[in-house]
Amino acid sequence: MQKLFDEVNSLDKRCYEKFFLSEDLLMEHAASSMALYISENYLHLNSILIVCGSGNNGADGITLARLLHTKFNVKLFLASSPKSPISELQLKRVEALGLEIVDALSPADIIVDCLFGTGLNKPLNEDSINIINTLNSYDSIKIACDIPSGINNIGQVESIAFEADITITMGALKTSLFTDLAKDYVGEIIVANLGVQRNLYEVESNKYLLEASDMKLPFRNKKNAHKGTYGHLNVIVGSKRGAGIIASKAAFGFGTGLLSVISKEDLDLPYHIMQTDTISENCTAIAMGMGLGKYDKEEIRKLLNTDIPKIIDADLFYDELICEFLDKEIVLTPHPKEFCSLLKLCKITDIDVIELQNNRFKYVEEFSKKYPKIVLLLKGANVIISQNEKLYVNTFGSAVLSKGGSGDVLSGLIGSLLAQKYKPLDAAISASLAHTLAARKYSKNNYSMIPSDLVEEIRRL
Ligand SMILES: NC(=O)C1=CN([C@@H]2O[C@H](COP(=O)(O)OP(=O)(O)OC[C@H]3O[C@@H](n4cnc5c(N)ncnc54)[C@H](OP(=O)(O)O)[C@@H]3O)[C@@H](O)[C@H]2O)[C@@H](O)CC1
Ligand SMILES: [K+]
Repeated sequence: MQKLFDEVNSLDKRCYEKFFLSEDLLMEHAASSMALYISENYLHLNSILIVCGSGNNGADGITLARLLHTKFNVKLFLASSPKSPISELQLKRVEALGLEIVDALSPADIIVDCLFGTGLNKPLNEDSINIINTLNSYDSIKIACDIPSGINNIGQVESIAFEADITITMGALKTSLFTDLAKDYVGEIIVANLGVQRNLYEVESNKYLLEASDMKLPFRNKKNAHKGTYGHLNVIVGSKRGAGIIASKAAFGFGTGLLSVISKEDLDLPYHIMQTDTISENCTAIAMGMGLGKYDKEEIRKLLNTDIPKIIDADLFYDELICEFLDKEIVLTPHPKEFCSLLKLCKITDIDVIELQNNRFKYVEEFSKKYPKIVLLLKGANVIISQNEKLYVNTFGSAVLSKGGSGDVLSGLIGSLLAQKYKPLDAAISASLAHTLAARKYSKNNYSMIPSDLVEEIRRL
């Protein structure tokens, strides 16, 4: 996993003080990293339009123009005159080289957006919106310097933002690049070296970006094993029974040795899935909440009171009963609307989904602070998983998964890993990665996946 930072100004300052690197040097490295990436990947192309704002993001762009003008036909556009001393200096340098500054936007093979970086501090004005709209309309390779202009420091997009194919971000990964709202704008994210190794530039963080290598699949290494070696998951199937059945099928395909469905109704299940009406004696994990519908509160309370590892989803996030169990190490997997309900029930805040989506990290942090033992998995375009005030972001999700049943598959996967003795946080992380990485492998049209396709892909990971 890689560290994420809510802000990097303090990291830049630390570089000046601790490593005696000046702002000028950091900027030279920032621009050199962009120049290297562009030269390595696009030397076959001809023209580059570099669009600069008045701050140091713009200064990065002016520096880039100096580094690339002998290799490409560089068109440097200044949306406003430089304001900071370093951007004035960078402009002097390119003027001394005789580089042409264009006074209108026009298409180019590559566009580099250096309008605003981490200094965006107010809503975009009409001029900026027009510039970004024009750039977005060009059929070019689009590269954002540090952060696509229009995304603010907490990852919100108030009006529009530059639609980057690639974001080359300076020094370290910023949390703002990984919100759900930023997902359509950031493209591929690359970290530029600022003249010190990344691990020296970075400090401690409580936020992490998950990588595919963080996924630990439940491979079976033992030779002397039997079905009991791999646990027994109990899935509580409620009145909307499809949810529990989808979860059960996913769980069995993800390695639990035994699986029993607890249901009052007689269900038509595959023969390898057992059905009972009470918790199995050797049960090693419980998955509940999906499609619960109407239920007997006392029965659910009894289940919640057991010490068996649990994953809880869906309907239980609307019942205050859940608040009695938030001091336990259980996995909760709400989608945004369910999380709003949970936040209200546990008296953290009363907000709507729009407010939550605008501030996902903030509310997950607040919840985790109040309930450090809970493993929370907040669904979304970028899933956030938290425990004990540490946050992990999974950005592998795609619109392929935007379907009824996807969440039930995830519940089954987490339940399956819990049954196989994964720690709750590890189960949530590996199951979430398996869920999203499998969906990426699905090769038919991206609107067509059904839960059984997803389970098939997961079995092939
Ligand atoms: N520090 C370092 O060592 C390194 C820094 N680096 C680079 O610096 C970048 C940060 O630079 P920054 O702080 O100058 O901010 P930046 O994003 O250029 O914007 C500020 C300017 O925009 C203006 N402005 C803001 N919002 C506006 C709006 N809505 N509409 C209109 N104007 C608006 C604002 O105006 P003002 O607030 O003064 O009115 C100000 O003039 C960072 O992202 C990275 O690329 C790298 O080189 C690595 C080394
Ligand atoms: K930018």
